[in-house]
Amino acid sequence: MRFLNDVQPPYDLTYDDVFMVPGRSAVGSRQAVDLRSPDGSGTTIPLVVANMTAIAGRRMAETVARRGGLTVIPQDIPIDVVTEVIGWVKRRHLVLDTPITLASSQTVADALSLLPKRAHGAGVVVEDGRPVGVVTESDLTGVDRFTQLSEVMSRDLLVLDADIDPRDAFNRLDGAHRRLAPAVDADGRLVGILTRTGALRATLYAPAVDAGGRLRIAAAVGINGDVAGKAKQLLDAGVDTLVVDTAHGHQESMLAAVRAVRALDPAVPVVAGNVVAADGVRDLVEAGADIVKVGVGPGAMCTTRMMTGVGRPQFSAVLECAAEARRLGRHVWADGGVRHPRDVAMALAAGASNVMIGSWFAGTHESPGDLQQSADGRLYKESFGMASARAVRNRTSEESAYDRARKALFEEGISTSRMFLDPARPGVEDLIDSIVAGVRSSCTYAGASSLAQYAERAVVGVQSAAGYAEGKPLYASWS
Ligand SMILES: NC(=O)C1=CN([C@@H]2O[C@H](COP(=O)(O)OP(=O)(O)OC[C@H]3O[C@@H](n4cnc5c(N)ncnc54)[C@H](OP(=O)(O)O)[C@@H]3O)[C@@H](O)[C@H]2O)C=CC1
Ligand SMILES: Nc1nc2c(ncn2[C@@H]2O[C@H](COP(=O)(O)O)[C@@H](O)[C@H]2O)c(=O)[nH]1
Ligand SMILES: [K+]
Repeated sequence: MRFLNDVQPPYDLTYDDVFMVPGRSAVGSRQAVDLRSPDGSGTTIPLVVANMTAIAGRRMAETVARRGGLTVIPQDIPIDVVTEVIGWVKRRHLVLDTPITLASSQTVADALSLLPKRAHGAGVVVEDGRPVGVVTESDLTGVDRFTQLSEVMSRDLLVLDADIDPRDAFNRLDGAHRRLAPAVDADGRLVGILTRTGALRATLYAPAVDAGGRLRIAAAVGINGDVAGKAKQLLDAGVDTLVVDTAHGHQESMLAAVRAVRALDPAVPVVAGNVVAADGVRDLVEAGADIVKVGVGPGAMCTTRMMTGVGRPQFSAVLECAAEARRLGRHVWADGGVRHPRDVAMALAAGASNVMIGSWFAGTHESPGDLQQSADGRLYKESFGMASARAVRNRTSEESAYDRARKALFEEGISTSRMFLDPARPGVEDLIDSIVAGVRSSCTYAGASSLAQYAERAVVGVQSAAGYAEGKPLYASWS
């Protein structure tokens, strides 16, 4: 990346401060851009879901990996649960979504409580493992909540073969004017569910898979306790990337934790953070990190900068850290502060090999929280920071009352925040579609057909607040 007219301001910048100038391009199609990351994480789109309890669970991990991204399961989840989640994600189908299954004797209330868990918005009614009906929200509206599903389900099913080519599946669904269909194996047993959009996506994205062709998943460890022991358990469970994570990544206990993990000689990439300057990158790489996580304070749930004054505007932090990592033959992930597709593009221009997103993805069907409704009828999920009083309370529940009280004083995140679902993009895949579209387009504006070329060719200028505002759409007239 270079600055426009080679002018670099004497102060640090964040995503909103910068813009990219288009350059001459020989890349004829946005679809021709290769978004695979060179950092060994196996992502085919440069997106990683942050290790936050309100965001990264099994449904998120499955859904994002199917489109080529990676989810980091948080360090606060008990290790036996993480082990179970890793196995579950690795058993998921690469094309079909996991169905919500129901029995015909279950009620409308049962179905209504489960439907919001998945963006496809349908339940498959099964008997002996075979689909006999489908219920969608419209089947469940205006009927008594105790009605059995056998009375409201549609029985006129279009059923697909589980190994159908996604393009054929798209055409069959389109031809039958269906939004979705269950898919079955040779014995007629339910394997998964496929929507028309899901079939289309399966032709456009490549799942992030391990050497055995199974979906990838990452998991985090903190820096306290038996770090090597926990990391070993995660590696034994089949985790594909290990993330060693703490607020202040440039501290001695962090370096010791990274050394301990490196000593296990893991066959998977080790990510460590967070830092915001070149010397932090150097020390973490020397301790054994393959990838360094960059970002202190940009997170939407984060109060670190307000509490401590510590941090660094994220574009400059990523730019400096990525340059140092490149010099050392390593990579960085840009972590936090992403609110628009353009922010992902700017982080990649600064040299990140992947971009982590937390809070934005909290407002989707796939995040673990329960769907709630505000007084004005908008749907939302609750999010909270990993250094908030709420997270610290959960994390320290086994500790003495004294230690819990002491740790509760160091609060650097908010405990509750409403992340509204965008009615036009309520699923994480809808958000991924828009981010990937933005990034693909941005690459061709820079004349780049890969992420490496993009980081090399991007020409970035610095803008005023008015310049940024000019780029925003106007949904109503201005006078
Ligand atoms: N990227 C960011 O801007 C930030 C991210 N977070 C996220 O919150 C989660 C919890 O992280 P964390 O608070 O590190 O908790 P951890 O449980 O990982 O513990 C951090 C350890 O580091 C010690 N420590 C020393 N200085 C600091 C410091 N300035 N801030 C925090 N700990 C310090 C703590 O000791 P003692 O408690 O005795 O001081 C403790 O032993 C992680 O997921 C992290 O990524 C948190 C804050 C900022
Ligand atoms: N200072 C804090 N940072 C936090 C906290 N919880 C998470 N985080 C960081 O934010 C990113 C995600 O950023 P987002 O803007 O996409 O939400 C995450 O990976 C952490 O680094 C917190 O409580 N305090
Ligand atoms: K913040």
